[in-house]
Amino acid sequence: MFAQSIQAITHALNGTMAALQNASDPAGGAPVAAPTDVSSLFAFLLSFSALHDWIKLFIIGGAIETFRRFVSSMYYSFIESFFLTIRFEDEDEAFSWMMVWLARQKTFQRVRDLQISTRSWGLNSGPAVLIPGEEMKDSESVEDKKNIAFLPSFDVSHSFIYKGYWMRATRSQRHIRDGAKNETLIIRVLSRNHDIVNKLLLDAKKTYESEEQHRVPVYIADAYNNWYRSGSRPKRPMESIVLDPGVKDMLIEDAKDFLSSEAWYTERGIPFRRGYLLYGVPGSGKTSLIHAIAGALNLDIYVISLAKRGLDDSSLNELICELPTRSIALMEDIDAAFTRGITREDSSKTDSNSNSNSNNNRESNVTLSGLLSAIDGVAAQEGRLLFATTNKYTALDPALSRPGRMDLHIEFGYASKWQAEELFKRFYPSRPSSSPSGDDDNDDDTDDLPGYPLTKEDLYSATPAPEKEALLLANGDPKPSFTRYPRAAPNLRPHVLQSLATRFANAIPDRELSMAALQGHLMTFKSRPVEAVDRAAEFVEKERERVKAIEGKKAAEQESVPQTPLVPTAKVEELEKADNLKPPPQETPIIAAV
Ligand SMILES: Nc1ncnc2c1ncn2[C@@H]1O[C@H](COP(=O)(O)OP(=O)(O)OP(=O)(O)O)[C@@H](O)[C@H]1O
Repeated sequence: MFAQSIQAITHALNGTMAALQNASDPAGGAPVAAPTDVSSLFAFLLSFSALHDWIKLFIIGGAIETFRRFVSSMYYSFIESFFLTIRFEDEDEAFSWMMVWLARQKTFQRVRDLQISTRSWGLNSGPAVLIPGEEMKDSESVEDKKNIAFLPSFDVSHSFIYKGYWMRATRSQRHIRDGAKNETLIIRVLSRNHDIVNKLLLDAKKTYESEEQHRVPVYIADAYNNWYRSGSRPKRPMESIVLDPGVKDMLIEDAKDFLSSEAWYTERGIPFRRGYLLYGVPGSGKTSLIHAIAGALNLDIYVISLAKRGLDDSSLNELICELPTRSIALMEDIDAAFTRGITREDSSKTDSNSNSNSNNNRESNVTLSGLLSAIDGVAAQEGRLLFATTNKYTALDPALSRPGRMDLHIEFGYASKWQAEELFKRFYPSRPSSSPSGDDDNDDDTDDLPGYPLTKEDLYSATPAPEKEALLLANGDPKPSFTRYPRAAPNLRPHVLQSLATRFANAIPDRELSMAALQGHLMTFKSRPVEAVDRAAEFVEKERERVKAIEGKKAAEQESVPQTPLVPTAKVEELEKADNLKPPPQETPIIAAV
């Protein structure tokens, strides 16, 4: 075959040379006329004796190349048949599991071509790793370290052995729209047994989840309205939230019951969705409760921000359709979206009614009907819990808060005396009583801190202040702008704590201040419970003054806002006179029937 090809090439070249000579040498014969139409072009081409050889060459070359490709594809298919290839795309959660797992493999700290990364792959702190040789201070743990990971570089394959199987990891990256990059990880395993893939995935998932065991993953929508894991928050114990008795239990039982009743919903043809509307004063624990429920039921939180730039009805619908089952969709301050212009009208119509200023402020294009159909339209995701919070219950459209969309409405008010007392007790640690009866010998007045082993001043510190100062200096710390307050609160005996909590509750007016405000006050005296009680009355007065000042400012602002802000009054009058334009219609206030 090869000799034949060489012969054909030689023939073809000789023939071409001869033909070119004949064509260009008038003495060698009659000059060949230049072709003027298609048939003369063919005649011209066929007059080259070398053309046959070129065709032969083309066919033989094509046959050789086809044969080569066939052999190589057979070879690769044969080799591939011994491997499993697993592909992970970075939009997928399994990609994050694998990256954290790879970062945990010691192999990659030794490879010669590696990438150092501080990415966290949706983990709150990322896979914290000590840089070899890095020293930890006494007070530090590995978790305090900057997350840093050793990973295989892009487009370089790295081999490693996992559970006795040879594996090769290859990362690649490609540019997609607007400078965004998409990353792929390919793992090839020298095995035909899928068990090893399952083991690898399980291992990676466990590694990932062990980092997140005590955390609640939080997802938000990216610029292209795809969900991505933005991080996680520590699980909040239910006990840390103080609400009127029964509220928490009712809510958590309802959510649990819902999650286990899919068949019940299906049998009755009721959409398997549940909505909760938590409303009430700011800082009363609405968001905190949702986070606690997510932690207690092991659900991920998907935050839907209706005011998000670029969000419109169809992207909102897509986002809600893509929610996984058994998750929490959280819409915070759902009323805020209204003030940005959500109405039942089409957004374009709303825009035309707005002045230029409000157009600039307008970021979200979600309409109320878009929101309603996203929540419970045909395509809306089933098996999810929707939590919406608002401070302005009466501003909500009744269609939004009707059962089926918001099945349970729970009110959160200002702190009661009972809540103040409970908050205090949860804020400061208590130790169990040494006597079986629960009472200690010195059961005196709490002002004297009965039974307390230290003096009143010592109460603030397990290590007395001068000793602390000496310790700091001994450690070589520069003389500090030293605060004599201790870092940790004393461990109060239960009856001391109860007595302080009662005194605190007595100083707090019923249903006047928010729980957040009370928490703020206790934070100021984080390690000084007695002072927190002593200064409670002063705090209440300050808080009243602060609220009064805010209300005064609000009232002044309202007075200064013109009643017809859309078009200047003078201009309206002028235009009305000319009968060119009626004043823009005022939006009917949306009042919810509650
Ligand atoms: N009932 C409560 N029990 C314990 N802590 C509370 C309670 N209410 C509020 N807090 C504390 O106050 C802070 C604010 O609470 P949170 O954000 O849950 O309030 P919210 O009602 O969602 O407020 P907003 O309506 O302004 O969003 C949190 O740090 C929380 O710990």
